[in-house]
Amino acid sequence: MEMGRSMSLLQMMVNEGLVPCGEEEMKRRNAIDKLKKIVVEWVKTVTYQRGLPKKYLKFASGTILTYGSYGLGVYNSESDIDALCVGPYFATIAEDFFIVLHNMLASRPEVSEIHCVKDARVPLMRFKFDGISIDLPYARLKVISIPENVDVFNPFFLKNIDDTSWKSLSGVRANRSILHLVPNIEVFQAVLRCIKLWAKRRGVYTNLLGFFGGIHLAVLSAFICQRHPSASLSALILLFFKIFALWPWPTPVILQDQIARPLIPTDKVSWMPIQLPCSPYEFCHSNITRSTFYKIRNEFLRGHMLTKDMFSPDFDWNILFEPFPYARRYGLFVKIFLSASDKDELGDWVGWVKSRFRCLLVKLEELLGFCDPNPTEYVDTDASEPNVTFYWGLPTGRADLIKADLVEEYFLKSVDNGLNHNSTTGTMKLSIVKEYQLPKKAQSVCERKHTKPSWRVVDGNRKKTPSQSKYKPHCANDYLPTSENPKYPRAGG
Ligand SMILES: Nc1ncnc2c1ncn2[C@@H]1O[C@H](COP(=O)(O)OP(=O)(O)OP(=O)(O)O)[C@@H](O)[C@H]1O
Ligand SMILES: [Mg+2]
Ligand SMILES: [Mg+2]
Repeated sequence: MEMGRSMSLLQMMVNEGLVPCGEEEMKRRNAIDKLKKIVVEWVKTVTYQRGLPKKYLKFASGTILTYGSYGLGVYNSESDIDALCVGPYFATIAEDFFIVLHNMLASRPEVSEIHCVKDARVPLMRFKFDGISIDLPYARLKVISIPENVDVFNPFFLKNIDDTSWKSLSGVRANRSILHLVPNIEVFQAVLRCIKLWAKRRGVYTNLLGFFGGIHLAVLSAFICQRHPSASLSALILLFFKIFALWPWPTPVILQDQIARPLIPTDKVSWMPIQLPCSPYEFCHSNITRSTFYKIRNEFLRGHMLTKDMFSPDFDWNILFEPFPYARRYGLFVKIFLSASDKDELGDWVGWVKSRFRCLLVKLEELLGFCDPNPTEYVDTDASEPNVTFYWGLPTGRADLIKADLVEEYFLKSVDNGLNHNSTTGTMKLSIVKEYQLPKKAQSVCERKHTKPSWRVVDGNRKKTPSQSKYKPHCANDYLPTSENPKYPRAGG
């Protein structure tokens, strides 16, 4: 039975196109090989331009290290490739990386839509290579020659490196540590693939919107795999929901390592602290807010309710992965309409506004008590200009508390703040809409009626009780939906 459940889940991942085919894999490998060659050529160019001794020309080199979902082996055709460019001490980020390498890449026929993201926590170049999205940060080591597969744990290479390089390297180090710590890489990859699909379908994936990013789910999945080294895939999914639905947040999730690790004190305590498994053992950066914490908790509980009776005959994986029914769940939405004169400008504009989204989310939360920022990007087909439109769920019956134009004015100020004078911008319009005004695509998603026993927990008196009452998170009582507290939307299914 357990085996059968795991097999049907694996088959489902294949049917969903989540397991890349050989051709897809080849395409990515080719892109990385070509990028490596460009980086080596770039280091030689910089060596020459800087007038360094002739012998340097022979030895100086750089490389590309992959990490993120590609490095973890859980990418699909839509994922980006996170590729760290590693260069020698004399190749600077400001000039050599963001100008010289940028121009070399921009002149290649394979490269399109290249942008520099300089003010991010980890500065990077973002572009498409043969149609594949690439995130390319930069780390500079205090050496001349970088081995192709440089060991990012070797103290020799890490000596005296600058802060940005350290941060960029920590992504690679974190991912490699995860792969090192899990007892079985293939099982871990299967778990993470399933959990990512679940998180995307239920609207709890996208770090910028206050939900999980890939790294958070990777550590949570690794945590379950580490604790249950011989469990099957289906059992691990069951345990994932059970453990995290009942987790006493904000107790941090920490992967087991042989040596006891110090906790890095943070001034800002996160709602769901998840520790990175490599020195300096910081917490993954998180944008989780009160509302998104509440939503994630409910989705963990839903997952737990659905999977705990996994071995009953009428269990169906499809229900776990059903898209979150926004139109049914909320009566009111804030519509965020972003437009620009062409597609390229729109990409830049949307990227910038998204990086400021947390501020809007917190404002709406302050005004209405709750907001569910649906990460899906829609297109408003009634508008003539290229656009990206978001619809965030709001508590019903509270429209009187919000003046869209005032919120728009407030948010525009924050969007303008820090915007480069010569950056291209677009327009933003905020309005409040009802569920029947959502695009058809968003309306058509409806949840099936769940009449299965898995939707209920049976209490000690064998009386059926609503799932929520038993698993009410003790650290979050004040904002769980109850009949006395109607400002929060329905929980569960
Ligand atoms: N919030 C964060 N805190 C710490 N490290 C992060 C964070 N976000 C990203 N990283 C690092 O960058 C890597 C790539 O991030 P990215 O957002 O592309 O996620 P991903 O796991 O590749 O998922 P996806 O398939 O959605 O791209 C992560 O694996 C991690 O090492
Ligand atoms: Mg990625
Ligand atoms: Mg990325």
